[in-house]
Amino acid sequence: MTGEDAPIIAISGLTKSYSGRKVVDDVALEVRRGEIVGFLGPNGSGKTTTIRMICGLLKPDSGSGTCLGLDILTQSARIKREVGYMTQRFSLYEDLTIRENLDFVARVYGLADRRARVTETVRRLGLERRRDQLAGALSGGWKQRLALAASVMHEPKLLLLDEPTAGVDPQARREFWDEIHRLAADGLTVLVSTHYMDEAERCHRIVYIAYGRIVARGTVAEVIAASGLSTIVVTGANVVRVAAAVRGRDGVEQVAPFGNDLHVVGTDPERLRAAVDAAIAEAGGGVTAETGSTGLEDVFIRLMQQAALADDSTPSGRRP
Ligand SMILES: Nc1ncnc2c1ncn2[C@@H]1O[C@H](COP(=O)(O)OP(=O)(O)OP(=O)(O)O)[C@@H](O)[C@H]1O
Repeated sequence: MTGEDAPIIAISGLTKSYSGRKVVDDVALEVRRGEIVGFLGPNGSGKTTTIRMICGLLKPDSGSGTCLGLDILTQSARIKREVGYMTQRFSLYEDLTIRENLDFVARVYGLADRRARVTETVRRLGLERRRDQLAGALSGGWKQRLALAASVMHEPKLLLLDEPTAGVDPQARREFWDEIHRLAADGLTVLVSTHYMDEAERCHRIVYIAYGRIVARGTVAEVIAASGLSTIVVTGANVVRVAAAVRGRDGVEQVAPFGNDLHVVGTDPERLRAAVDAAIAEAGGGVTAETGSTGLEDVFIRLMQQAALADDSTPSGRRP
């Protein structure tokens, strides 16, 4: 495939081991132009390692593919120059202003018309009012925005974001995501790792990785549907007793309080309903129990548990 239809990322069989342990195991991924793809998974599941292999910073033990049409094994230097990459840590100079930081980055990339480029980037990312503030004096949200500005200044076609909003407050996270959508609308493709469910929901598509293997992919609705989970929401004064009574019953996979409600999750709607009804009777009633919609978090917890059972190298990795 060539031109506009060619995937921006197309990798397969990507594998990487550290000390004999596979931390990325046979990963295949395709990302098309203009997509915002969320990369989710528990801590240490291999997201950063995969991203670093895609952008040419790390060589895989095996596997192959292309990023921006360039070979990840032989053209890593060009890939590094052509992608935008924002890491978890703020990596700019705290004792330089926003403008000075961007000017520095423009020099590193050897951008022509540096001044104009910095001014345009400051404008595009809404940094005008703060352009002369020291980066070290900015709040977490503004720091992230500056880091984003630095990673798009050379106008990459692909942006790789590794937990870009970790520790940033909800308002700033929302604004950051508005910005990501604006950039994507201008043609940028984005692969973003995150632990936040609300951010997953803002992606066109999500990929879930656990213990180095991709275990789910699709739109949020598709991933939820494919999980086959059903949820009953229990509400009322007696939910604490119901929670205790329902845990461990046949047909019940997860029990989690959400505010004043209790979400009870299982794979078989009939067994789940029977378990909840029996628990309510045992707890003495005082609640209502309605079928609810299954949340992404419930799905991810199940995927993680299943992956742990299938993985012999994890402490909990016992095949049932
Ligand atoms: N250079 C390295 N040497 C040894 N082990 C490593 C190295 N880099 C990563 N690992 C291990 O590989 C596994 C995957 O790490 P990785 O950072 O890719 O996970 P992650 O999904 O990005 O996690 P998080 O969500 O916590 O950032 C972890 O167990 C980590 O400790």
